[in-house]
Amino acid sequence: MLSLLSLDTLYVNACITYASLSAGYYFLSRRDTLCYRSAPWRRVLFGLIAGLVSLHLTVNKLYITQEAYYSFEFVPILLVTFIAGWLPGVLALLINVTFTGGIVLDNIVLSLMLLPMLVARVWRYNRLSPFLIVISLLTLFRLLVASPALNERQMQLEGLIYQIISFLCLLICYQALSAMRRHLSTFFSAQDSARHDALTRLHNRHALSKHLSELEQSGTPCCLVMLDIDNFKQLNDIHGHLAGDKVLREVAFLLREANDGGDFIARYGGEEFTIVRNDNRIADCVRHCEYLRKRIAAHPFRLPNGSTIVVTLSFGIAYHSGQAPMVAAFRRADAALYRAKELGKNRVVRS
Ligand SMILES: Nc1nc2c(ncn2[C@@H]2O[C@H](COP(=O)(O)OP(=O)(O)OP(=O)(O)O)[C@@H](O)[C@H]2O)c(=O)[nH]1
Repeated sequence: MLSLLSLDTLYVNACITYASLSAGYYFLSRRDTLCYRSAPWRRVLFGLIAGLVSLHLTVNKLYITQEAYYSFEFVPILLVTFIAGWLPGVLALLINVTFTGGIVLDNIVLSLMLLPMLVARVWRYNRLSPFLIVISLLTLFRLLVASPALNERQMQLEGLIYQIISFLCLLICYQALSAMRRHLSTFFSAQDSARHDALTRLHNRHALSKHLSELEQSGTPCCLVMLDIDNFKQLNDIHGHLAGDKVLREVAFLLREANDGGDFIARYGGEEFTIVRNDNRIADCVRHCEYLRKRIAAHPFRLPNGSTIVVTLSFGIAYHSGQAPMVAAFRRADAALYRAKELGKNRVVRS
């Protein structure tokens, strides 16, 4: 019954598996790469795709004899387990089991194949070698299981060729999905570095310029705040640059923590920060800056040498009506900050 001509079934199955999983993976990795730590709904969706593909593959079996056959249904289950963890793997298995007769021999074998992978948590390693071990064992297992049915020499040879090609298809699918994962995660991390400051993880100056020009183009009013740590040079000189870096990180944390309405917070450069407030009521902005000033001045900054210091900030605020150029508001905020420094620092000044 087995014939090399039937290899086209294998080719079609491999193409269906790869096309469906890669399209699903790409769709679910639009903001960040899908992995075993991603949100449950994304992993569930991936498992659903794999389950449906697996169901489809149960139809396309390659019969060796009337009773014995090779099928490709375990491949999507195995691939999603390696790529995105136990949740999509188990879900795909459950879908397959539910719609293919429940607890029957096929499904028991399928579950037994998945079990060691779940125990070994193969998705954590993200390396080719565990995958190679798993598919080599599977190939051996499938050859051994089918060997009683492959009684002629010609059939044994064809069974072996089928399994080798099946092994290669699996390997290619895995490698292609892994390459996509690598490229996507490189892209997302490059995008993240282009938009964020490495030290504080706040938006960087480039992201700030982009945000401001978008607001300018849409004519959206906003409040612009320039903040500067007081006497930061002295802090660096006395306690060292590592202590300075720690203070910068902690100030960024406090600014982020106090963010009440999705404000855009950026490190403008050095010890200067910018906040673009969505709420365009200037009185509210002054209140918020006063809160930040007091909160930071009251915060004990613990330095790497164990000592604790007080850090203060000066604030300059300007209102952008949405009509005038953004650069004008920016200059006014900067001038207000300059005045805050002149007036003795640790204060909020509005233009
Ligand atoms: N540790 C550390 N220091 C930085 C970083 N970027 C800039 N600085 C330092 O920040 C200091 C800024 O000094 P100044 O511009 O004189 O400001 P200041 O001492 O805060 O003075 P006022 O603004 O008038 O209160 C300089 O000593 C810079 O070397 C950084 O990423 N890490």
